[in-house]
Amino acid sequence: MFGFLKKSGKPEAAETPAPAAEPAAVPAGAVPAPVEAASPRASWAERLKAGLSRTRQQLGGGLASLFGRRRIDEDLLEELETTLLMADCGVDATQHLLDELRRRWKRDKLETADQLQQALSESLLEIVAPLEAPLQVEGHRPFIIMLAGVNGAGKTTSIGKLAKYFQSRGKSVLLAAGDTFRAAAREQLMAWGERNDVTVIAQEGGDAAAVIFDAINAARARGIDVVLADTAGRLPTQLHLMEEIAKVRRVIAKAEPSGPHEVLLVLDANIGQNALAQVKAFDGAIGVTGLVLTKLDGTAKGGVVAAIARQCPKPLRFIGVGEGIDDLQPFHAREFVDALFAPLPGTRDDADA
Ligand SMILES: Nc1nc2c(ncn2[C@@H]2O[C@H](COP(=O)(O)OP(=O)(O)OP(=O)(O)O)[C@@H](O)[C@H]2O)c(=O)[nH]1
Repeated sequence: MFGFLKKSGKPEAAETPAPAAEPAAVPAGAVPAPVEAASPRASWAERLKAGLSRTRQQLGGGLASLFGRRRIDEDLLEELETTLLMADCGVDATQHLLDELRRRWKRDKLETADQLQQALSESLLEIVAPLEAPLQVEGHRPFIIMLAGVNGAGKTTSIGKLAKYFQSRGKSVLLAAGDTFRAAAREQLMAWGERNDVTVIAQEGGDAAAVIFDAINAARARGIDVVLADTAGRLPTQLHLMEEIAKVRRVIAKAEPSGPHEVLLVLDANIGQNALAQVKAFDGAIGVTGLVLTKLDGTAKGGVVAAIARQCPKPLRFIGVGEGIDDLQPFHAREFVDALFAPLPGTRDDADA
């Protein structure tokens, strides 16, 4: 079913164009590491491993060259520090990991590089484990999920993937095309809704808050389980747009006093450490309750998950490792760390595996 509500009249709060997010800095002349391809039919574990290949090359490749020396000493730990920082683990998490490794090196009398790598993966798991808290949509009907983030972070495509994810778990879904600034985002959602038999509430132009308000009422009338509300991209520095999204949140609470039940901030993993500032800014404006980290497949900065865990911990609800409909899945700390330390193709360990 497909709903397209046309409204006329002046929008309550006009949205102004938000400039595109700054592209991720790539050093001039840098050749990105090749990305391993996983077949579309591969299991999630395989796709996760392939998707994390750039971070694995950054981390695992760095570790392999360090650990080739086979002796643990202070020089090696210092080089390890550089490797972790290059994978965007951030200063805080890197320091924490090194302190942990030094402690275990002495306490457990670690000798071989393999033992050190094992200790590193265990310490990393301890850091990121608290982020694992899969989103439960029971308890409210409709369960209202609002998505926010900077331009191009992957909000609209994530909504399509999430709709499919919830549908496959037996939930009915309704989409609110609250990105009223980018017409293509609305059309993208409408086309997706039509193909997948999901109702989309949209307006031509107009006000995001009004679209989402209508969508919540429509969902209630139709007994829908989950509402996914898109919003236009904005930078935290665009204060008027941050105020506008805070208003969207207040209007949702007017339509449904217990809502929104989840406020998801969508982050593009390519931004690395900038993710921390985005979490803090959006949290201040709209009270972020969960994160979606997209595009882990295109970046060597997957260590940012550790930085988030140490410096602005919020439940990491979903991670994205590709453009395919099934490439967005709940974050599980153990499988993430295992994928990160999986042997690189062509290495001795890979041949052994
Ligand atoms: N490789 C890869 N691409 C992704 C992933 N998630 C989203 N994308 C792509 O990122 C681009 C931007 O996604 P959108 O969903 O349009 O982003 P948005 O946040 O809605 O953008 P605005 O409406 O401009 O704010 C699209 O080309 C998506 O296919 C991912 O996990 N991996």
